[in-house]
Amino acid sequence: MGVEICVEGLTKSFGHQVIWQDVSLTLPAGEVSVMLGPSGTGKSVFLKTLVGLLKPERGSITIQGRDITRLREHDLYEVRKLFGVLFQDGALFGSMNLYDNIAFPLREHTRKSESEIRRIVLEKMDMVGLIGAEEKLPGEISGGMRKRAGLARALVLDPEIILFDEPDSGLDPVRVAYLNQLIVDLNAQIDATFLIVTHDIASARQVPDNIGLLFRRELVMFGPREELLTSDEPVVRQFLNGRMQGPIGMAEEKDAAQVEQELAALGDGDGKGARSPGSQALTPRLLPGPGIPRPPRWEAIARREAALHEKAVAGA
Ligand SMILES: Nc1ncnc2c1ncn2[C@@H]1O[C@H](COP(=O)(O)OP(=O)(O)OP(=O)(O)O)[C@@H](O)[C@H]1O
Repeated sequence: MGVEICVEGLTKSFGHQVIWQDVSLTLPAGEVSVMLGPSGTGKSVFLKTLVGLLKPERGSITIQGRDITRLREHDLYEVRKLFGVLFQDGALFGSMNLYDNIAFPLREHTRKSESEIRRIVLEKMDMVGLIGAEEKLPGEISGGMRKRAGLARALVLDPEIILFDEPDSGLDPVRVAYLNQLIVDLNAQIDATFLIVTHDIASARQVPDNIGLLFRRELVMFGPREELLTSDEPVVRQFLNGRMQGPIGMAEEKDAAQVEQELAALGDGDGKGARSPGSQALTPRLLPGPGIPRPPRWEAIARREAALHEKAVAGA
């Protein structure tokens, strides 16, 4: 069913450099959440902190009733078994074929027989559409296939939580669309809790149940997809629309007067002006493919989104 992750007051620094502070959010069990943010805002650091690879200075991360920031290495090792992680490049071993790469966690962490391992590996390869590619080496396949292989490997221990670090990086738009569909289908099938770090706005609009945005060393917003997509918060709108006008600058944030001027020129005001709150377009959600039942939460989400749409139409 996936497990909930409850983050409270989390702060991470390297020396004097504060990466982000006082981050609080709950990743609901079984739901898909996306974390956005300009480059260097610490999204990867956040993933590594969740899985216990980096220690925060303050705050807690509660999973199944235990604060993992306080666990000793041995207990942390147990908690890590709840996680599957898809690293940016798939993090495959270049000298091993795909079958052995995907079998690796099972051989390392379980005492399963080779026949049982074979059943699991082939099942996961089938789930990600890689049947027939067992003998291929990572260097012989496309970036999209490497991501799928990394995903199959992340699935073999039946994780309750899957972390995706920029799954779409380096892929063409069509491969990204296929990967997004795979992510939505997998979530409906295995019901694990997903957290995806991405820069791809189209994916962020269509795939998740929840979206968060890191900026200026803080979590600016975290909430249901429809709330973020219809938000009038300037930084959220700038990011989701991928434009230069707004608080996010080339390397640093901009000063308030410049932001005001840019938003006025766009006709956006400061979010309190011309448009009514919640007037932003709501991109349709990506649905699981044919034959894959939708998880029960989808009905409630659809009702919420329909209500928001009606409100926007009434306010227009
Ligand atoms: N182990 C580390 N030691 C010191 N500084 C680090 C370490 N890991 C990350 N950082 C710093 O933390 C900051 C955030 O890095 P991170 O890779 O998490 O950003 P990001 O939001 O994922 O960026 P991008 O979107 O470009 O991938 C950067 O300034 C980086 O240099």
